[in-house]
Amino acid sequence: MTERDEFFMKRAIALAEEGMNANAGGPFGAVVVKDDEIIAEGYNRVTSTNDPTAHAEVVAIREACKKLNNFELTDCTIYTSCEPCPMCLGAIYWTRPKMVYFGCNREDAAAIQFDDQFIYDEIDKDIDGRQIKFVQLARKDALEVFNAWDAKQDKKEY
Ligand SMILES: Nc1nc2[nH]cnc2c(=O)[nH]1
Repeated sequence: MTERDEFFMKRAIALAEEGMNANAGGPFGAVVVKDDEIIAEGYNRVTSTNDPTAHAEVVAIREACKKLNNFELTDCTIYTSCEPCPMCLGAIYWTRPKMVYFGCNREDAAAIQFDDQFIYDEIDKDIDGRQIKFVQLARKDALEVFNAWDAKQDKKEY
């Protein structure tokens, strides 16, 4: 960890404070860094935009992808003021950054009522055992589109 890493993390933490003070949403901030420069910033905007996916990391990832005109962030590093929740973790894996630095951890978040344990638990369950009912429907029709994708010659894979 370098002084530069600390600088970027401090910016993510400052964004968490800025968003919180602006009543944008929860106290979370994130930045995306490429070639030692911040290319995108975000803070949580869930409650101010009625967007449950507007976590700091997702906001920053969307902005970074738009800027790079790419759906991946392979040469980037993400600094987030808190350990990513399961949704953000998924988004991070899909964008494939080089590395992630986080400030607070999931236990710190749980202590201020941002407890993601119920989601981790749900992921571990068989689909039939989950608290929200998941029912499979029209698999045959859905598979036809999958088969068409499989056969498609000009697809862009990721
Ligand atoms: N890391 C992180 N955890 C959260 N939990 C609820 N919102 C957020 C967020 O924006 N970032």
